[in-house]
Amino acid sequence: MLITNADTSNVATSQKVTNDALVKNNPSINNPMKNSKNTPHITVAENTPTRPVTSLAEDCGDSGGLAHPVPKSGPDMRHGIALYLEGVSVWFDSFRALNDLSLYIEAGELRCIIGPNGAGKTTLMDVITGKTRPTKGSAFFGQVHNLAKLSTEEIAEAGIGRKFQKPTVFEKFTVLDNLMLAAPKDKRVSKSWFTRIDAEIQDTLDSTLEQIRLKELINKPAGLLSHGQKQWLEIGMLLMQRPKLILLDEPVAGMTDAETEHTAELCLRLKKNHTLIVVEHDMTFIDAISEKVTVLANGAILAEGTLSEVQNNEAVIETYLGR
Ligand SMILES: Nc1ncnc2c1ncn2[C@@H]1O[C@H](COP(=O)(O)OP(=O)(O)OP(=O)(O)O)[C@@H](O)[C@H]1O
Repeated sequence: MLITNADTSNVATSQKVTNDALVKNNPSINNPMKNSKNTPHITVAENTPTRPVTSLAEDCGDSGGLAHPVPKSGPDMRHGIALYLEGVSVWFDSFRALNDLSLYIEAGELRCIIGPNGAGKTTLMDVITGKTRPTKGSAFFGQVHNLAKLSTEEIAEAGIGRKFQKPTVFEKFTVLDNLMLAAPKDKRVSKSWFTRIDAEIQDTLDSTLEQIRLKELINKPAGLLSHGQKQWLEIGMLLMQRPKLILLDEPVAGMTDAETEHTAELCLRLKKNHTLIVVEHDMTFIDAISEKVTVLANGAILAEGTLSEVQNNEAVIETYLGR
């Protein structure tokens, strides 16, 4: 699809006036990386099942408030693992929201995380995105991105995108405006004398619209979209940042059955090019998308396996599903 000059001029105008305020108010829009330098590659054993080996002090160490170097290249997933969490605990005073949790997500995997209220699912997502620091343990994205030491902006820049449960699209702006505002700032429009979209962004825009199936609605204000369409638009806004790992927090909450079905199809499409972690309570949806399911309870992993395996697990039945 080609977006013409006329189509995009309103994007450039609206950006001029609102970019700074919008970006400030929306963490999902563009996260410029600071202090970017190459980090030395950490060598690991050939058949490593897990992450690079670092000292515990380094794993849990506070960055002292300073930004740590973020490798300019994307995450190194040559060992096939996108995310390594080892022995992660998060304590709020004496309460353990996560308790010695180890989780490995393979590159290209779609992992579903389920569990009762208060199990620690949100805290887990917060650790992965840097919102909450592990009290103990280590968290790596690929081989070199130490999530315990990077800021939320650096983690987003490294390729982890998160969609929160509540859609936060800009209602007065069109679908196209919302997507363009989510594109990396330096690539939104070219610096040439006439307004046109950077070729790379055009490609990303085309593939995003293809994925989220909102091509016909690009000029519609986001406020007029259905709840489901807003959620898909927000997923599209994530895609504009070309994340490698996408976290979806209860993506089908409040959706109709048809929207839930569409979202399942969207997740399966996304899986072709991304690693996904989906937290959801809706078992019909989980059944439609899941390969491996992790059940959390009391901040720890209660069971892992296919949906039917975990559904037949005694401890899961006792703690979560009920008899
Ligand atoms: N900042 C905090 N301070 C104190 N306790 C917290 C804090 N954040 C979370 N908790 C507690 O940690 C536990 C895990 O919370 P979390 O939100 O991660 O669970 P959850 O599995 O996402 O639950 P839900 O399905 O209801 O969203 C809860 O008991 C919660 O009250």
